Amino acid sequence: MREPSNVLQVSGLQVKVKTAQGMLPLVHGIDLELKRGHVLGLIGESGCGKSITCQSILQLLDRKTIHVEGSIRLNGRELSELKAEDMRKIRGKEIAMIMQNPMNAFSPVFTIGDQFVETIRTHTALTKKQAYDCAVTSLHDVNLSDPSALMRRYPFQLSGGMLQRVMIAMSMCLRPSVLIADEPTTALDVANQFQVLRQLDRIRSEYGTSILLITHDLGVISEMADEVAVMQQGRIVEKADVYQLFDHPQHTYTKQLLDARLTLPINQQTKELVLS
Ligand SMILES: Nc1ncnc2c1ncn2[C@@H]1O[C@H](COP(=O)(O)OP(=O)(O)OP(=O)(O)O)[C@@H](O)[C@H]1O
Repeated sequence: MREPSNVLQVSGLQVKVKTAQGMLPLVHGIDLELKRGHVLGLIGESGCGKSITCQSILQLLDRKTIHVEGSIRLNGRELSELKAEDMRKIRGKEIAMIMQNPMNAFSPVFTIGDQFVETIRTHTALTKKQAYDCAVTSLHDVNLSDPSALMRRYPFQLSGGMLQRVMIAMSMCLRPSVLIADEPTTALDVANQFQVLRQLDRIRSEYGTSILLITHDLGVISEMADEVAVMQQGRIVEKADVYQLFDHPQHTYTKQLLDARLTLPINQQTKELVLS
C-alpha cells in the first residue's frame, strides 16, 4: 500500500525568545511529519515547548520578541516565507488551531454568531444563511445546547471548554487540511471530552483532515493518535508509531512518561467511554 504523503512537514524548527541576557532558545531545531488523514500526538512535560511549536507553525508569535527559523511546508507550500496577509488567508481555512486558551482566539466585542459566520464567509463561498445553518448544526454536533441562543452570546459569557468546542465546530464547517488541537479536552468534563474526541475523529475520517494533537492525557493519545512525537526541553527525543511507542518505548524520557501513567489514575473514564 502507498504511504500517505506528508501534509505538514516541519524541518529544523528553531524558536528563540529575546531576553535581557540575549536570545534564549525554546525549541532546538525539531522535525515533525504529519501524514494525510493521520493524527500525530505531541506529548511532553509542561513547558517543554509544545504550544510554542504550534504557534510557530501558524505564525502567531510576536516577531519582535520571538525569532523562528526553519522550514514549515503545508501541502508542499513553504509557509515561513509567506507575507502576514497571505498567512491570514491560509489560517482557518487550510490550517486551523484549537487553542489551549481559546478566549484569545475571539474578539470580545462581537457575538459568537457574528464571528462564526464571518470566519466561514471569509474562507468559503457560503451565503450568510448557509454559514449560519452550518454553524448551528456543528455547534449542536459538539454537544453545545441551544446553539441559536449561543450564537447571540459574547465570548466572555462562555467557559473555556465551551469556546474550545466552538472552535472545533468552526473547523467542522471549514474542513482545513490540518487541525492543530492544543489540549482540546483538558478543560472539559468526561462526557464532553468524549464528545469532542468523537467530533475530532469525525473531522479526520469524513474530511481527511490531519490532526496535530497535543495532550497530557496518554489515554487520549493511545485512542486517537497514529504516530507520536515525544518532546523534552525543546527537543523531539522520540518519534514512533503509536503501538511501537506504547509497547516498545526507546528513550528513557518516554519510558518515564509511560511509567508515570501506570501510577496515576489518568482519565480511565474517558478511555472507557471512547472505547465503548
Ligand atoms: N510568548 C512567549 N514568550 C516568551 N516565552 C514563551 C512564550 N510562550 C511560551 N514561552 C516559554 O516557552 C517555553 C515553552 O512553553 P510552551 O507553552 O510551549 O510549553 P508547553 O509544552 O505547551 O507547556 P504546557 O503543557 O504547560 O502547555 C516555556 O518556558 C514558556 O515559558
